[in-house]
Amino acid sequence: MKKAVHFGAGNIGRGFIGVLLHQAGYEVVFADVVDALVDEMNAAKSYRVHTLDEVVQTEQVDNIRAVRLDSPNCIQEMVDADLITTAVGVGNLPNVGQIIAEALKLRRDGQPHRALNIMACENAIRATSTLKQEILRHVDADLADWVEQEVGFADVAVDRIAPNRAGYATEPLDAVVERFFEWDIEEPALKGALVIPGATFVAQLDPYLARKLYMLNGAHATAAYAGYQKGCETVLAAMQDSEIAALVAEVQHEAMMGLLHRYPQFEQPALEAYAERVRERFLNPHIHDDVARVGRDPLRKLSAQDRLVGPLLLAKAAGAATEGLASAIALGLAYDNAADAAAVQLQQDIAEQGVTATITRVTGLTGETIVQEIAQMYEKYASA
Ligand SMILES: NC(=O)c1ccc[n+]([C@@H]2O[C@H](COP(=O)([O-])OP(=O)(O)OC[C@H]3O[C@@H](n4cnc5c(N)ncnc54)[C@H](O)[C@@H]3O)[C@@H](O)[C@H]2O)c1
Ligand SMILES: O=P(O)(O)OC[C@@H](O)[C@@H](O)[C@H](O)[C@H](O)CO
Repeated sequence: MKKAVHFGAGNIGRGFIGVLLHQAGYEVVFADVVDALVDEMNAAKSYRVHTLDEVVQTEQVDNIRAVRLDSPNCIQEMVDADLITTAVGVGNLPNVGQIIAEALKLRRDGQPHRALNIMACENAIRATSTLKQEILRHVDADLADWVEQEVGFADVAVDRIAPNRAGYATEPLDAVVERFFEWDIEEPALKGALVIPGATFVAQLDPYLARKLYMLNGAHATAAYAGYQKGCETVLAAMQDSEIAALVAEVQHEAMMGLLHRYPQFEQPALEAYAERVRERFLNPHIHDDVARVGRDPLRKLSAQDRLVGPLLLAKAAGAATEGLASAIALGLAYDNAADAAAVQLQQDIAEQGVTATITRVTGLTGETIVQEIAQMYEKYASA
């Protein structure tokens, strides 16, 4: 039986990556930093995934175990693994990279030619490449050469809404997801054969990743930040507000214009259908997805390559309108949720440094006109 070690036993780790790898015939070992979660998984040896729809379907994922990230067992489990995946949040990849580097040292000495692939399933541009750089920081030149030859680092785009489980779950390990999923894997980067039924193997990932991050996650963040401003608790409630729904569609349209210019292989009708399908998913009445989850970590979401500034730059390069994306960025700046550490930091930065300096530093945007436009919109939202 093939073995996968998956870092991050959270919503998407259990609700998507874990279940697809289980269906693909892998023995799945989870690595996490939360002791109680690891203990619970080792006691239960299985968990359930509920697909939320008209009729709730429940799938059992069994033959699992778990290790703590910082335990020797974690390193040992990777020595004979066939696949390593992560869903820990992109900011946690340095930590994971250091541990994987330790395992690769043992693997080179023990199983030097056993095929291994690594995929970081995070919402970010080329997170696997980021993880690879983090791993390489901890290896010498000889090991780096071996890593280049023997380890596949495939960038991916992963898409499945996995909300928080409160209100749905009866067992501590239950995960909840929507029915839809898409897992795009950049095939040329793989070493050896990788078979994951349901995954899509693509020659060039960038268009798929940009489409997902900009037309789904950018729109999702817009709904969350606009919804927060209007006191909506969930994405569904936000999308039921006609002003917010129109802004979400405008953001998707601007992102689409940028994508059509940057990736000429896309066709407008197909992207419009993609956008509409995404909005339908946000309106799924069976899913309660908190705006606080979707808006979490605004410093990351407002950063230069991420879901709002990335498409704004593409749309600008295409000569397309950007008012919707500028509004979404301003709404993100106004996201003052005291329960979100990054939002608290952002508000402190704005208070101490002013909004213009904060926009430039956080988003990397330098054009005076766009920065002023966002600053003015921010003032309007912040004083509302
Ligand atoms: N939830 C979704 O709908 C969804 C969909 C697609 C992609 N993603 C992406 O997947 C990643 C995880 O998101 P999530 O919603 O599952 O978050 P989550 O908070 O539910 O789960 C993250 C898990 O990672 C663990 N973790 C944190 N640091 C770790 C480390 N260094 N090593 C091992 N485990 C660690 C946490 O304890 C937690 O169990 C994020 O990058 C997110 O953008 C989420
Ligand atoms: O996970 P984040 O914080 O990058 O983004 C929040 C949501 O947009 C995200 O988790 C989506 O639910 C997911 O990307 C859908 O595939």
